Amino acid sequence: MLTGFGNHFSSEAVPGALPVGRNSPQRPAFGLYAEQLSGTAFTAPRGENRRSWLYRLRPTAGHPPFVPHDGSPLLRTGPFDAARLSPNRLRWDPLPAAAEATDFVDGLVTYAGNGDPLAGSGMAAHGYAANADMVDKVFANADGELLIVPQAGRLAIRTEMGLLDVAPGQIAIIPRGLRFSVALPDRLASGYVCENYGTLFRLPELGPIGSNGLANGRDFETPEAAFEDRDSPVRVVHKFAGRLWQHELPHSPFDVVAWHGNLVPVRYDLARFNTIGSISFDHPDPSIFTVLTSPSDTPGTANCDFVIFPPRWMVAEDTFRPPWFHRNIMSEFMGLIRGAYDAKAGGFVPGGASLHNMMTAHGPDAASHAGATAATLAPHKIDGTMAFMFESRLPLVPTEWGVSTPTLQGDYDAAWAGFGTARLPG
Ligand SMILES: O=C(O)Cc1cc(O)ccc1O
Ligand SMILES: [Fe+2]
Repeated sequence: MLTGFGNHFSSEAVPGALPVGRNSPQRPAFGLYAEQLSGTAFTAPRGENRRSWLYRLRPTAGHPPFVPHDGSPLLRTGPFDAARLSPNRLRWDPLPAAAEATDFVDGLVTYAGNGDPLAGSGMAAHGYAANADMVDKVFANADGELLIVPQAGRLAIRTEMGLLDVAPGQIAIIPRGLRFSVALPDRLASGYVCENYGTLFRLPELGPIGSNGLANGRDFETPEAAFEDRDSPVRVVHKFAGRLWQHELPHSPFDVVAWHGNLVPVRYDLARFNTIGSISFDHPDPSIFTVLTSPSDTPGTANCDFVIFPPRWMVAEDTFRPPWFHRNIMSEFMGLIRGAYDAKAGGFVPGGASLHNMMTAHGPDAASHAGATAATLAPHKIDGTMAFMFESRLPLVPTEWGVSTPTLQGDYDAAWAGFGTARLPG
């Protein structure tokens, strides 16, 4: 594995395959074809610019026409129909296991989203439940990069740029357009995906935290080049503007022998996150738990933040320690990878999800509130847990599936029922 976030890497699976000192020699070694894959505009500022050069057995351009593909029946893409928005809080039980043979792509289910890939901003929150490998099938998403958050079952991801094994507790990012397929070493797999139509995810600024902390760049891993030279039919499924297309190739598209650049697939182990919190009083804003951020045009106001709630010590004195009650201008989609979440004593279970949109009142449920106000404030370790949030500047519009699935809990508001009224003196 190559380590670092946004670094310029070089990798070759066959010695001599990678050109030295130039990107596009007149005759690349061994008759390989040079191809540039860009993740930002050519003229994006140097610090933002992401692109890689791929040296492959055949050019990607050699393919038959795309025809419509029928699959992934519950996958949705922006623009989303705002008529489905309500100020109500939504919470879902885990996705049921797939009944028929369902691979990672067919098993994608969209909870909610905002923006529009054709406008270059916004995001979608998906879940997946799969029980079958992608066999002779690869997927590419022209609509955005994919942040994959496994909840159960490992994913063996083969990409054009190398192999990534991703287990629950780790995440992966697949760049826009990069072809990949997913096998399931544990036969069953489920989890969450953030599809980012906007500016690429990056590490957040650290401000007064300094030069270290939160997710450290060195802990992001990128695979070495790995290719297959296989002449047998492969179906390429390509999502563009929310529609699925396909064509068949007579060979594996995983034929990149060498590559270099800084637009790469990555894996990150959430256990490496250097969690920082209050050592005096008060519960800080959860922005201190930001792993990655996709900025918008407005400074400090993200298209999407990926935030986690890892194991950590709670030591704050004279403090209501769980998340406070709040109405947030940003919109919050949450999931739970394992354990329990400190603001929800019940109902928010691993594999489940919740959505609290802009200005929707939420926070600790009644049981968490009662427990935290009565607790003796000794140092306490929140352990064995990993919740996360996709937080966005724009409300997340639930899909038709999201508001009609039997996994939608009918009684979520009861989480906040039964609070007594404060009693004023006199
Ligand atoms: O709603 C939530 O549980 C997420 C959240 C956590 C926190 O610690 C503070 C604010 C917030 O929105
Ligand atoms: Fe919140």
